[in-house]
Amino acid sequence: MPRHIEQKALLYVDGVNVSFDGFKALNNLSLIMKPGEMQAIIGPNGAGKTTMMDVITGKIRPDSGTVLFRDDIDLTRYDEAAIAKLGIGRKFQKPSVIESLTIFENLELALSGQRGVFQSLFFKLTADQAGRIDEIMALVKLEDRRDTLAGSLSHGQKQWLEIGMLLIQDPDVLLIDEPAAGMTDAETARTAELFRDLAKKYSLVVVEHDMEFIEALDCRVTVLHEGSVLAEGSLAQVKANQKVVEVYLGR
Ligand SMILES: Nc1ncnc2c1ncn2[C@@H]1O[C@H](COP(=O)(O)OP(=O)(O)OP(=O)(O)O)[C@@H](O)[C@H]1O
Repeated sequence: MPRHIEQKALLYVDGVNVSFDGFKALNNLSLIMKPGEMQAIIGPNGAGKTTMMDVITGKIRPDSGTVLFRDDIDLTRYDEAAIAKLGIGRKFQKPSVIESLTIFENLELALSGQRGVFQSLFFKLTADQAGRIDEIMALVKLEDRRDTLAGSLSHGQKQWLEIGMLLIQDPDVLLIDEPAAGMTDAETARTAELFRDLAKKYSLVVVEHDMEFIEALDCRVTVLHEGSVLAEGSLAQVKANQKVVEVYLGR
């Protein structure tokens, strides 16, 4: 473990560089995520937010730099599937629930370890597992829609279901990409409430553009710009930061 870290880090990113054809998408990026923390990542288009998530989840291997999970697991040595198994769950912007299955069945499929629809038909749930599905449905506020087909859910409900499908695999960290995009105001408010609940048990990294949503999350905010951290602090602090104001106004 690098000596200058005093507090145990859940995710430790140090000096990470990623170039695409000579263009630096991540430029000496360094940040630390502590256990049990919710952190929002903001920044103008092209700031490197998605690339950062790609590096943490093993989709992209950095050209150089350190990416550690729980202090000593070098994530750059693992592929995407192995990183998911280590306990780092990722939610992409678009929901990818199976529309022809019910909410319960989607969660059952996620619990059965993504073996595929056919195999999961023969997957027998134990009482404990069925109880776990009920628990997750309640957590993501869909308990009254157990037998509803996922295809008939609203966009926001699909997002909650997909978050439930990640949670059922019991991750330590959730990386969530623009959850509020396309949601109604009421859904956005409910999602913020859900995330504040989740933050009591999980560590969350939320990439988002919607400032009202970030305000409602009430968490630490990291601003990325040109592949590096430009500012960090509460939303009020980063909004008052002159460098941040210039970057956003200069868009
Ligand atoms: N596979 C790729 N090939 C070439 N350039 C890429 C690739 N992926 C990303 N980039 C470039 O790297 C930069 C960072 O992109 P990234 O998607 O990480 O930004 P972002 O902060 O997530 O932006 P947005 O808010 O628009 O999603 C952008 O300029 C983008 O065009």
